[in-house]
Formats: sequence, structure tokens, C-alpha cells
Amino acid sequence: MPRFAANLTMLFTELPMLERFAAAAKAGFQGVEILFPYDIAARDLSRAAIAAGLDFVLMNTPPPNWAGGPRGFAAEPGREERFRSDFDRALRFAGVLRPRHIHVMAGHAQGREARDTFARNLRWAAERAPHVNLTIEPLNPVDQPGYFLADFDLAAELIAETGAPNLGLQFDAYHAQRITGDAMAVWRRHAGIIRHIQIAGVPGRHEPSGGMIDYQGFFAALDRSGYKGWVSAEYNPAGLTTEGLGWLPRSPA
Ligand SMILES: O=C(O)[C@@H](O)C(=O)CO
Ligand SMILES: [Mg+2]
Repeated sequence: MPRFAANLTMLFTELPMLERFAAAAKAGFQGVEILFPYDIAARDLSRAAIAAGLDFVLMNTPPPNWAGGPRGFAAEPGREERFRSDFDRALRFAGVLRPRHIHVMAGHAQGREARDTFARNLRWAAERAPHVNLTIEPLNPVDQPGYFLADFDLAAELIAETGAPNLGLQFDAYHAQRITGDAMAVWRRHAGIIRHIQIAGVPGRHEPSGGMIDYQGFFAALDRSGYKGWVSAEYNPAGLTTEGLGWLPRSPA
């Protein structure tokens, strides 16, 4: 079975952030991710992860928090300076948190110039942080209207064009299903460049069970495929987080 991480921006929100780590470990997760960790001192987050025995799997480039607003600037023509200073801020946090991946957010933009800006910024970022694994993630246009990256084939094209060994695809099965209607076909098509996986039920973005994606079948397929990365639970629990974890495969005692 792959290793499972809890997205602490969405799970265990009944608790203050620093208490979510221990709760995730107790529930059986081996890692955690936080979309935008910038509101809390990185050393406090790092201590909480270490104390709970959890790997820190992923964080995003700024915006600094989850409360609406922009979703990055990497594809926005004319915002290169903002992108670069945000990226350096992410690297300062990552220097303490040591996440396995940093998700580089594209932001809101459209068209050829945005595509070229994104490609240039990705190349710059991959060269600036050659030892950090970077990802890009297509987001569905219903949840994120106007977000530049909403197409898995385009993401694959950009990764190939950038040619950086430290840039890969973040496959969020929820977004893939919402964008294409067949998340598993997207996974099969792009498995070779997928570095990180996120899951949620479809259509409601709740627990990954009983919806349009057979997640238990997916976990078994991931196992057979030799996938070595993480699978992160990134959904809005329908009730208390701990009451909806029946889908989480347990390691043998
Ligand atoms: O799927 C999502 O919404 C996230 O993984 C994300 O990074 C959006 O900011
Ligand atoms: Mg996601």
C-alpha cells in the first residue's frame, strides 16, 4: 500500500493547527501536508511534525493563507517579481519544514502569454532550487474559476518542455474526475510523471469512499504499479474527521 498523508488544511480542523499533527498520527497517517503554512512559525510546525513522528509531505507556494484571494502568480504575465519573491519565501519555510514537495501555484491567467510565462517561471524555479521537488497541479474550473492550469495534458507538456528532473505532476484525483470525467484514465496516461497524489470523494469533495472513484481499487493499482510517492487525503470531512476514516487502509500490526 502507498503511504498516506493527511492534509491538515482540510482535515482535523476541529483542532488548532499544531494539535492536528498528533491527531493525524493517532488516526494512522504517516505524513501531513499544509497548503499554505505561512501563518505559523515554520519551526513550530516542524517540531509538531517531528513530535508526532510524521513526514512533512507537501506545501504550496504562497498566497500566504487559504482565505480566498489569489492562487499564486507563476502564470501571470507581469507578476514575475512577485512570483520570485514568493518562491524564495516558500524556500525559506521549506528550509525548516523540509517538505518532500513544493506545489508551485499558477494563479489566474489565460492564453499563450500566460503559458509562456508559466514555462519560464517553472524553469527559473527548478534551477533556483535544484534539490527541491516541485509539482504543478491542474485544478478544476468549477472550484477554481480562471485558474490557469486546468488541463492535465497541458501540465504534462509544460513538464516535458521545462525538462527539469525536479519538476513533476501533482495528480489530484478529485480534480481529474471533475475535469475529465475519468480520473483513472488520467492516472494511467500520466503515471510516469506523477510525483504526488491527492484524493477526495466526487462529486462532493468529502471522504474518498462511495463516490464516483473506486479508491480501494485505485490503492491496489498504485501498489501494483510500484508507485513510491504519497497519497494525501485532501477533502472536507462530512462530520468529525475521525468518524470518516473507514476508507484509510491500516498497516498490518
Ligand atoms: O486541490 C487543491 O485545491 C489543492 O491541492 C491546492 O493546492 C489548491 O490550492
Ligand atoms: Mg489538490
